[in-house]
Amino acid sequence: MTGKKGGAEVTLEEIRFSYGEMRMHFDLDVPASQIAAIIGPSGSGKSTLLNLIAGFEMPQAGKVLIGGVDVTRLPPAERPVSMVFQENNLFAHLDVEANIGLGRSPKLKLTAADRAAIADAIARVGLTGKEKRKPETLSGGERQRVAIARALVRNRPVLLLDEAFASLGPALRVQMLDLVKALHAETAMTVLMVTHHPEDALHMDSLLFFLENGMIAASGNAKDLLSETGPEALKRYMGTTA
Ligand SMILES: Nc1ncnc2c1ncn2[C@@H]1O[C@H](COP(=O)(O)OP(=O)(O)OP(=O)(O)O)[C@@H](O)[C@H]1O
Repeated sequence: MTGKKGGAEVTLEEIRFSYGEMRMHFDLDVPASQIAAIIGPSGSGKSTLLNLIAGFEMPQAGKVLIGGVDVTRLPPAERPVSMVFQENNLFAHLDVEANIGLGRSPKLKLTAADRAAIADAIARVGLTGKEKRKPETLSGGERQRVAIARALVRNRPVLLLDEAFASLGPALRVQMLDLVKALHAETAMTVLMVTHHPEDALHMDSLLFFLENGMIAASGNAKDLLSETGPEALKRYMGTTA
C-alpha cells in the first residue's frame, strides 16, 4: 500500500452507447496518473461515461482501454478500477473495518497483510479509532472517507468518483478533495471525478472534460477552459454569457 504505484491511462475509443433516444458518443484519453474532472449539465452522460469505464454498462460499439489493455468485455470486478458513488457505498450491518475489508476480500477472508493494509487506509483517511463504528453512527463525510479507504485497499490504478462529495457541505467537500489530492500525490493513481462544481476542477488543478448531449464538447486543462478565453459552450454552462 505504500509508495508510488502509478496510475493507468484511460482511453475511450469511438464509444457508442444509447439509452432509448439518448445517444452518446465518447472519445477520451486521460493519461496515466492525471486527475480529470467531468462536468456538464444534468443528463449529459457523466455517470454513463464512468459506468462505461467501470464496466457497469457495455458499449454498443468502440473500445475501453485501461493501461493500454482492452477491457471492453470484462466485468466490473476484473477491471483495474475502483468507484465511489454519492451514496449507498456502505453496508449498514458492517462496521468501518469490515466495510473497508470488502475492498480486499468480498467474503472478508482477510490475511495479516490485508489487515495491515486496512489499518493503513483507515489512518490515511483519518478514521483511526472509528474502526468498530457502524455507518449510521458516522457523519456523511466520514462515510465517504470509508468508501475512499475501501477504494484504496483495492489498490487499483484508476479511481472513479461519481459525485462522491455532492451531498456534503462546501467546506467538507473541499476537505475531501484535499484528501483525494493527497492520496493522489502518494499513489499516483489516475482519478476521474464527476462533479457539478467546475471550481472543483480548479481546486484539483486537473484536466477537464465538458459533456453536452452525450458528447465531449470541450477538453483540456481546467485553468484554460474555465478562463475568459474558454469555449462558449462552457461559458454558457457556467452562466457567464447571456
Ligand atoms: N438506466 C437508464 N435507463 C434509461 N435511461 C437512462 C438510464 N440512466 C441514464 N439514462 C439517461 O441517459 C442520459 C444520461 O444520464 P447520466 O446519468 O449519464 O447523466 P449525468 O450527466 O450523469 O446526469 P446528472 O448530472 O443528472 O447525474 C439521461 O438522459 C438519462 O435520462
